[in-house]
Amino acid sequence: MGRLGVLLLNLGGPDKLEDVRPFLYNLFADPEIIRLPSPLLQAPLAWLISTLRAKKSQENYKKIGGGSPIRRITEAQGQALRSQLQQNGHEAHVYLGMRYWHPFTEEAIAQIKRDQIEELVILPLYPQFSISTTGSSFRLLDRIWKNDPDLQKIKYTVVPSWYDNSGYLQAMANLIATKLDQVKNPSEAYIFFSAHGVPVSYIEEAGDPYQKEIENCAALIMQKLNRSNPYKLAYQSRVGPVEWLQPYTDVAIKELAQQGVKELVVVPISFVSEHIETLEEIDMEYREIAEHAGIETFARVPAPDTDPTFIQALANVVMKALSDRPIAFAETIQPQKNTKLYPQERWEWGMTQSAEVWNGRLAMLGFLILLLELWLGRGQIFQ
Ligand SMILES: C=CC1=C(C)c2cc3[nH]c(cc4nc(cc5[nH]c(cc1n2)c(C)c5CCC(=O)O)C(CCC(=O)O)=C4C)c(C)c3C=C
Ligand SMILES: [Fe+2]
Ligand SMILES: [Fe+2]
Repeated sequence: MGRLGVLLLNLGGPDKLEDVRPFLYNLFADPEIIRLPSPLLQAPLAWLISTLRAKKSQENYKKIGGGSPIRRITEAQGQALRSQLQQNGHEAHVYLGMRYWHPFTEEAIAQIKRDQIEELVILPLYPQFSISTTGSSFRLLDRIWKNDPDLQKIKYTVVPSWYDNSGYLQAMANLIATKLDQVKNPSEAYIFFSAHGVPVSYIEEAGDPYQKEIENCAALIMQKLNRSNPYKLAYQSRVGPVEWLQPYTDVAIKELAQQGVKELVVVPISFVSEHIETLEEIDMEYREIAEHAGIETFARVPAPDTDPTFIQALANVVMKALSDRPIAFAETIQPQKNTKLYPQERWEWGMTQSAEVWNGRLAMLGFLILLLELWLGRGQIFQ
């Protein structure tokens, strides 16, 4: 085997408050997050949304210490993975490639070239595949690869998703069991999986397997847990005015409270590290909603971070990828052609000229509404 590298992919997050707006700009400039009828609209809209959202987002990052812990935790995961692979007989360099903030994917690729890596496993730190996360990073890498003959010499493989890996499921089950045993009625508490949401159009129009993978993942974790507690799956972190996957986490919490549920053990399921959506959204926003609704126990299961069972699972995923047939970027799921990842998903997506014209007009109208929002300073949209 030649010089081995493992490239860990993640979303990234602002290290400090000044980073929030440019980080949000990078995120909303990605057509895998919002795709408009004309690519020319992408940059101005990204500027507008990031400007509108920055203040609220900064307030949230302030509440968790002034920045995201995602870089620090992902670096620790990388180091732990490197030692685990070493213990399993594999000398590997581990790199971090973030999609929207430092260390950017491009920085990781430059280092991989300097280190003259010959064999590379590309492992997204998202257990389930979504075109908005893993898909977006793969498309970026595909573009970089196509333009670089040196990279084309590297024997690489990607891991599209690994939510069904037995070690990962065991790590999640262990973390849940530990939390469950700390509540008043461990056998009755409701296990509440909160997954990151995506717009419904990703699933219905673009063919994103995310919802299926999340549903399977929650069921498999429950099997591993092997307890008879009831469980529920809901979706958090909705952004903007379009319809996202339901049930929404806040609504589901209130419904369970109305049914008389008193104890919730909350499991963040689409993330493997603590970040703003666990530390602020779940621990602060949803906890407050739950308490107001009459839930007495709101016990949050920690993200796996550097949990040893989890790190061993990542090492197993890497080793399996090395022995399996290599998978190229082009073989992974890509949004179907002509899919517009923005509101009005019932529209006739760009299939006819008139639909294109109307899509353009609707986008312009949306743009004007956003400008009005900015001008009025009400900031109701994209909060
Ligand atoms: C607007 C669309 C968004 C989609 C679709 C989306 C999908 C998605 N995101 C994650 C994981 C993370 N998201 C993070 C931050 C973040 N994501 C969005 C928007 C979408 N995400 C925004 C606007 C932000 C910034 C934070 C905010 O202002 O709310 C992060 C980083 C968090 C941090 O600590 O900095 C992660 C990780 C998943 C798994 C996912 C779909 C499956
Ligand atoms: Fe996100
Ligand atoms: Fe989010």
